[in-house]
Amino acid sequence: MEKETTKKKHSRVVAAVIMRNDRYLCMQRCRSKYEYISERWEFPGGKVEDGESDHEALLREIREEMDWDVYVGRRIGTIDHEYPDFSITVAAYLCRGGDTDDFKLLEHLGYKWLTRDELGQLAWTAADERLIETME
Ligand SMILES: Nc1nc2c([nH]c(=O)n2[C@@H]2O[C@H](COP(=O)(O)OP(=O)(O)OP(=O)(O)O)[C@@H](O)[C@H]2O)c(=O)[nH]1
Repeated sequence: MEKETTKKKHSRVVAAVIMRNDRYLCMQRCRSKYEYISERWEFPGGKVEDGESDHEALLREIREEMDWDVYVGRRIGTIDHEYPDFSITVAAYLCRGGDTDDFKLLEHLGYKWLTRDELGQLAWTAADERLIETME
């Protein structure tokens, strides 16, 4: 039976849309108990903690997940999405990392650098599919 909307936990999530030349950094999530996000592709990031700014949360999440420092630029979109078990508001920021892939995959299965036209080849989370549609 579907859960009532009011009982779903809501999280605020930040996502880093990291560009290098004309390519975007795409990351594959690990297995999850929720099949609709399990092994899906996403932009790196995560939940904003109490008292944290989006900027602080992005820097912390990218360090935790990738041991990488990025430059956080402008916000390029905000998507509200309801998954069957929880809801999120994802704020996406255009970011830049270094010129080499000197990051680690501490919480992801893999990564790809794809052009805007190639993004549709991947199985993205539903929220990111909608976010990508809004990107130029
Ligand atoms: N990081 C990230 N999460 C996304 C994106 N799109 C999207 O729907 N989500 C969803 O937003 C939620 C973010 O949770 P997370 O698991 O990445 O964040 P976290 O490490 O802070 O959470 P945790 O400590 O509960 O594991 C997940 O349910 C994830 O599927 C995205 O582009 N990046």
